[in-house]
Amino acid sequence: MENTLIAFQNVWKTYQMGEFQVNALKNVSVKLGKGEFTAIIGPSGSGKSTMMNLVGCLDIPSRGKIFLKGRDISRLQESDLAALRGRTIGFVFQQYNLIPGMTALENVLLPLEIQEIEDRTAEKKAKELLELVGLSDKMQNKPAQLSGGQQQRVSIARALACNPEIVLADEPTGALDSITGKEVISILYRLWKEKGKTVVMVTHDMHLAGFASRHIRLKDGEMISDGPNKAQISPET
Ligand SMILES: Nc1ncnc2c1ncn2[C@@H]1O[C@H](COP(=O)(O)OP(=O)(O)OP(=O)(O)O)[C@@H](O)[C@H]1O
Repeated sequence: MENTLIAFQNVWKTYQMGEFQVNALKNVSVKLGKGEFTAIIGPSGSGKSTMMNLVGCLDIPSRGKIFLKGRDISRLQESDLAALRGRTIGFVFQQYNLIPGMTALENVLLPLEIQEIEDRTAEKKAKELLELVGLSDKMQNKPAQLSGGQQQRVSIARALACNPEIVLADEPTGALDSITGKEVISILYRLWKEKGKTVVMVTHDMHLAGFASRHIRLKDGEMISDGPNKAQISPET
């Protein structure tokens, strides 16, 4: 696939638990391409978080290979991998992971400062992103002064700060009620539909998975199906 961003080649992940071995992923080969909105779905313990950590290159496989933009991640130095990951992938976690002592604006500025983007350019970009997620009036609020849905929107703005090609979301609405969750999934959907971002989302929630264009299904560490979501829904439906 020419547009491949991430490729798994016979990937296994095995955890050692005392004298037992747990095969959390078993021989998974898959390609994730530009412009797809993929949901990785499956019951608890099926290997979703394990796969998510590997897709995000936060972990390495026990066996097999992972390629990020054509580069075998096991052959990269940790610092080179961190730089490639930082440029390519934006992370959205269930628990937001915002810094409590910083305002919404400062939280979004942080990755831009790490990339040493000049102050005024960084501030303009961070403000644009907070506007994009509908929070222009909350930029000076700290996380504790924001609702859960608003905090998740700040974390999406932060994930977008370095203009990543891929947005990787782990149960992005898991800590939210259904109405606030819908606001968050609507933003991810628009990022895919209108901004052409590649979105990869891990969820056990089949309603949420309905917004994705592709479904990868895991069971007991095996990929049991992979294909287009023929019944894709949009936030307007
Ligand atoms: N660090 C670890 N050490 C040992 N076993 C682990 C570790 N992480 C995960 N596992 C095991 O690997 C399997 C897959 O776990 P994983 O967290 O990937 O599943 P999941 O589909 O994300 O589950 P959930 O929906 O409950 O988060 C499970 O049997 C789990 O107990």
